[in-house]
Formats: sequence, C-alpha cells, structure tokens
Amino acid sequence: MNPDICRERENATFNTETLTNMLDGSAEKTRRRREIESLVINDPDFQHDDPNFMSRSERYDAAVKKSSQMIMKLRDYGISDPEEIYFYKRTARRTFHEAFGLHYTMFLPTLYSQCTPEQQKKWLPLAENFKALGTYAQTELGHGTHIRKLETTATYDPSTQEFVLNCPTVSSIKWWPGGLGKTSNHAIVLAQLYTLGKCHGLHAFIVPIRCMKTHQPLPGVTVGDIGPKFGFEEVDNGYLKLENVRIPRENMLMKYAQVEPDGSYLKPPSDKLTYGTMVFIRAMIVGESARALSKSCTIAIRYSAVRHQSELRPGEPEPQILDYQAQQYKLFPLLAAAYAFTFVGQYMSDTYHRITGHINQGDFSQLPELHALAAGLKAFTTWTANAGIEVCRMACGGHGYLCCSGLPDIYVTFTPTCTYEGENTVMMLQTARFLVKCYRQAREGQQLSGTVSYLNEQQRLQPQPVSSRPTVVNINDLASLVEAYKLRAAKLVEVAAKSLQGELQRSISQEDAWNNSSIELVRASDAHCHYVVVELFAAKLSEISDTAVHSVLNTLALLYALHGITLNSGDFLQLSQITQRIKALLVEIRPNAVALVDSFDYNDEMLNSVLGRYDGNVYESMFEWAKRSPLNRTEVRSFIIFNIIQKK
Ligand SMILES: CC/C=C\C/C=C\C/C=C\CCCC(=O)SCCNC(=O)CCNC(=O)[C@H](O)C(C)(C)COP(=O)(O)OP(=O)(O)OC[C@H]1O[C@@H](n2cnc3c(N)ncnc32)[C@H](O)[C@@H]1OP(=O)(O)O
Ligand SMILES: Cc1cc2nc3c(=O)[nH]c(=O)nc-3n(C[C@H](O)[C@H](O)[C@H](O)COP(=O)(O)OP(=O)(O)OC[C@H]3O[C@@H](n4cnc5c(N)ncnc54)[C@H](O)[C@@H]3O)c2cc1C
Repeated sequence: MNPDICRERENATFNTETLTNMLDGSAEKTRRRREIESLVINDPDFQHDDPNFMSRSERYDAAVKKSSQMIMKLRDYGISDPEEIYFYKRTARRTFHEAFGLHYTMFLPTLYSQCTPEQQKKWLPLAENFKALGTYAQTELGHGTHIRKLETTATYDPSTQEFVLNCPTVSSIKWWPGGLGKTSNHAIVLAQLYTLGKCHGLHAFIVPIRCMKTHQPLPGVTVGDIGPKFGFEEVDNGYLKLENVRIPRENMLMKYAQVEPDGSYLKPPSDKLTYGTMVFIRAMIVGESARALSKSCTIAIRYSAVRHQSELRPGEPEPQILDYQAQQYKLFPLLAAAYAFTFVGQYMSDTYHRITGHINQGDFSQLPELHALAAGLKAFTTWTANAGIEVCRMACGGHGYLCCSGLPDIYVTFTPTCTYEGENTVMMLQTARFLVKCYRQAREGQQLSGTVSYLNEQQRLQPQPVSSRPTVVNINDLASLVEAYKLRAAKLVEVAAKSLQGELQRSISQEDAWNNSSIELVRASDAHCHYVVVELFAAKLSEISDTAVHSVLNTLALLYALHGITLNSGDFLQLSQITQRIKALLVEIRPNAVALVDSFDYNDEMLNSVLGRYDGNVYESMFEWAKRSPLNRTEVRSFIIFNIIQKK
C-alpha cells in the first residue's frame, strides 16, 4: 500500500464506513451491495481486457456477450430486486453503457407505464424474457427537441384494423435510438397518429423491426448503425426508415389514449402522458451525475495524494500535489458537489416515484412540477458534472489523458447526458416556463407548494420588488446561505418575469417576448435549481446523527454554497470575505479528502482507473497496463514500415 495513501487514511477525522453506510442507507445495505459487487469481481467471465484495446466491432460484440451473460447470471443468482440488479450491472459495466441498455432504461419502462393491462399481459413476458428486445425510437434526423414536429406517421386503416407506419421524408428517418442499429427486434416508435382523416399528435406504438427468429429486418424496414461517435462505443445507436409497415391496432400503447376498431379516437386525460418515459430518465440521470462526478473525484483526489511534484518550500522534498491550494480549489468544491448531487439524486428518485404513484391513481396535479424539477435538475447536475469530470482529468496532469486513468472514458460516456433526454438549454427553458407561471400565481395571492413555495414567501416578506433587496449572509451559517440562495432564486425569477412583461409591453408576440428573455429565463432556472440543491444538502445534514460525519459534511456543504456564490458573484455580495472563508474551508477539508472519496466505496474494478487505485500503486500499474497495449504485441511493426519507406 502506498505510504502516502495510508497516511491520508490515518489522518481522517471520521469513520468512512459510517459515511458509506449512510450513503447506502444502512450497514446491511452496504453489506449486500458489496456482496453483489463481489459476484462480478470474482467472476472469471468478467475479467476481460480493457475495451480501449479493442476495435468498435469487438467492443460491441463484447458488450452483447456481457449483456447476455448478466441476464443468465442474475437469473442463476436469483437477483430480481431492481436496485440489486443495478449494483450488479454497474459493476460489470464499469464506466461503459451496455448493448441492451435502452431495452432496460426506456423500452421496458414505457411498456410498464403506457400499456393497458391486456397489452402488458402480451408484451411483458416477451420483453422480460428478452424475446422482444426493444429500443425507444423518437428522435428523427430532422427533429430531436421539437417533438411536436416529428414526421413519422401512423395512419389507422379501419378496413384491416391496422396502423400503417411511414417515414415520409429523409428528415423523418428515426436517428439515434440506442440498440437500434444491430440489437433490437422491436421499437417503441413515436409517431403522429392519424385516424378518420384527423391528426391527434404524437403517440407511442410497438413496432416489430426484425424477425424474432432470424433477426433479419422485416419487410418495409430499413435499419442500421449510425456510425462512430465521440463515445458510447458499446451502443449501436441506429437509424430506422419505415415504409408502409403495418401493425395491429392493439400495438398502439393505449393506457391513456385509445383508437376504437372503427377508428374513433378517445383522448387522454393529459396529452403529456406520452412524454412520461422522458421524465423518468431525466429524473434518473440526476443520480448518474452524482456517480460520474464522485468517481472522477475519487480518481483525482487519490492520485493527488500519491503524486509528488514541484517545490513548495526550497530544499524540502516534493510535496503531494493535494497540498497545493490551487489543486484543492479545483477538486474540493467538486467533491462537495458530488455529495450534494448524491442527496439530490435520492430526492429526485423518491419524488418521481411518489408523484407517479399519484398519477397512476388519476391525480395529475403534480405532473407539471415533476416535469419542471426533473428537467431543471437534469440540466443543472449534468452541466456541472460534465465540466467537473474535465477538471478532474486535467488535475491529474498528463496521466489523466491516458485511457487507463478512467477519466476519458467517464467523460465521453457521461457528456451526452447534456444532450439526450432533453437538450439542457431546452430543459432549463421548460423549468422557466413553470417558474414564471408560479411567479404570476404568487403575485395573484395563490398559495404555492413544493420547491416553489419560496415565491409566496418572498411576496409576503416585502411586497416591493424582490430584486431591490440586498443579499446579506452569515457565511459560517448554512441556514443563512440557504436563505441567500432562496432570495437569489426569487430575484432572478422576478427579473425573468419582468423581462417578459417588458417585452410584451413593446407589443411583440408572446413567442418573441419569450425568445428575447431566454437569457434571463435560463438564469432563473439555474438559480432555482441551485437553491434546491443547497436546500436539500442542508436538509440532509439535519438527518445525520454521527457528529464526526455531520461535521465533515457540514464543511462540504458550506464550501459548496460559498463556492457557488463566487461562481455567481454578480448575484451576491461580500465576495472578499467569502474567498477568505473558502480558503479556510479548504484547509479544514484537506485531511479528510481521501477518506471522503473512500466513503463512496468504489471498488477498483468499477473505478477502472490505475490512477484511482485503492492501494495508490499508480506507476507500477500504469506500466503494466501500457505493456498490454496491442501496439506492443510486436516489436518491429513501425520499423518494417520505416524500412519500406527508406528503400523507395
Ligand atoms: C437510468 C438512466 C440513466 C442514464 C441513461 C442511460 C442510458 C440511456 C441513454 C440514452 C437515452 C437517451 C434517450 C433519448 O434521448 S429519448 C429522446 C429524448 N427527447 C427529448 O427529451 C425531447 C425533448 N423535447 C421535449 O420534451 C418537448 O419537445 C419540449 C421541449 C418539452 C416541448 O414540448 P411541447 O409539447 O412543445 O411543450 P411546450 O409547448 O413547451 O409546453 C406545453 C406544455 O406541456 C408541458 N410539458 C412538456 N413536456 C412535458 C413532460 N415531459 N411532462 C409533462 N408536461 C410536459 C409543458 O410544461 C407545458 O405545460 P404548460 O402548463 O406550461 O402549458
Ligand atoms: C448518445 C445519444 C443517445 C441518444 N439516444 C436516443 C434514444 O435512445 N432515443 C431517441 O429517441 N433519441 C436519442 N438521442 C437523441 C437525443 O434525444 C437528441 O439528440 C436530443 O433530444 C437533442 O435534440 P437534437 O439532437 O435535435 O438537438 P437540437 O434540438 O437540434 O439542439 C441543437 C441546439 O438548438 C438549441 N435549441 C433547440 N430548440 C431550442 C429552443 N426551443 N430554444 C432554445 N434553443 C433551442 C439547443 O439548445 C441546442 O443548442 C440520443 C442522443 C445521443 C447524443
């Protein structure tokens, strides 16, 4: 064990196992998680070479094999709990997505949430036994964000009681769905529904695309892989062109809207229920932001504890780079954000399941807030985590740029979360739409609830414009900082609403007023999400009984809140005092930095990083990894080429 990393662990002021148990929910949950992870770690079938040594085709083939092995092994172990399946898969997947990913994350959830009981009886056994292997085909070449303008059509033919599906233009070709290119034999296709000559907008249909026996594309189906991407090498994102493909009427997902045999249309209680799967994934992505950022912090902080470089005091040995204030200022606010997002991810998942429970009982009243919260937190946390992973990579110097560091793979796998499932800017504007509506309701004296209730508070406190009030904070008191973030959010929501109002008074259209206020609208959503994150971090602290853990997390929460103020100093005051306080907090966190990342409890296999190894023996393992590179399998490859050139 590297002596530096040993010393770091000896210096910690809290028990990492206590914090790990808290993150898992209990000591028993930690035990069970580790037990499941060890099933993968000790399984020779999952001890394979680094995908970075493979071609794209080899990576895809290996991913399909791994997905298949995981299915069989989970069955053999009798593991069926969704959370335990997730622990098993994320250990086997390491940093990468799996070939069957869309089947699990979107195809199955759509069947669960949008099929009638009769349809579930038919399709769930097929899908749960992987006879029907599916994807979620919504995006087209011409449209990803603006889904009301998607062009694929599903036209009802009452004479045969079938839908006829068509992609009438090049821009209507389905493009991007994961698992579409080679893996899936079915797709949930989002198409404009036409019946009795009328268009009823976007609806979901189960479309067979390949023969379940031969896996050949079915008649009228043109399907394939869209080619190499920035990352996601294991996933065959594909294209799909449908030409007069007929499916039975019963293949329209009819839990909310129906088409009768005669073609008559029965509309849903809300036309946004078709969008439900997107809300689910957005809510789950918040937790993915926490995991990607916490893995990156684990790698960068452990490496920073064993890397010695440069000279801090003349004549002294080279210090650990973790002792540089500049290195701490890079990494510790990200460590704080990783903990903050861990708690927000838990909150978002709980809130999603609570509200969808109400929706399943027919109460749709909280759907707008769920949509706004999932959209905003997905954008807020992915933008922060995405930038943070890059900071962690660069904080590791040249070795961070090596694939064996794990950081490039974490980055290229995570970064599309800022785009898919709702492009982040568009999502922030969706949240702003909800905030402006709530602001107007508060002004009219309506009582708000949930995460926007502060808009009432700010109205009651002082009726004059919120934006005129100074923000004074006690920079050592988290509750005071929460209030500052709340006031900032209220201010920026008011600024955005007033910008809209001003634009409208210039007698331009609602749409132009909206577009001309987009900067303020996005900033208002960002401030709202930032307040929600700080508030949830503070609320989590109130649940912690262990004083040592409470103390170290309180320090992280103060750092997160104060650092956020420096990033948005225009919205707050007292900058110089805050900078000094931040420096003091960095010093406070320093002895616990490694223990704090150890508490995330990522085993080396899942971390997949020679820099972040638990034992800190970085250089030895880097050299061993490099020697396994395919280019090193022969000694004279380049020399032969060089000789050929020389002889010409
Ligand atoms: C565990 C998983 C972890 C990681 C994932 C792992 C693997 C997966 C890998 C990749 C998966 C990626 C899959 C995809 O990308 S699928 C495609 C995703 N596409 C999108 O997200 C499209 C984004 N665009 C939209 O959602 C919409 O176009 C829109 C931007 C929201 C605008 O819609 P529109 O109908 O035009 O709405 P508006 O006119 O703006 O508003 C009307 C009204 O509707 C409300 N609304 C909008 N959307 C929703 C919704 N989803 N739920 C509820 N309500 C919604 C909106 O608030 C407004 O309400 P008002 O009351 O204000 O009128
Ligand atoms: C790795 C990956 C996996 C994917 N998997 C799937 C999948 O499985 N199934 C599927 O259906 N799709 C999938 N997608 C597609 C993804 O959902 C879309 O790329 C995403 O919805 C963004 O749409 P777009 O690509 O059309 O971007 P656009 O909407 O064209 O965005 C381009 C730019 O325009 C801006 N813009 C667009 N509209 C507005 C607006 N109203 N106001 C302000 N600015 C705006 C955006 O902010 C952005 O900067 C995947 C994409 C990726 C990268």
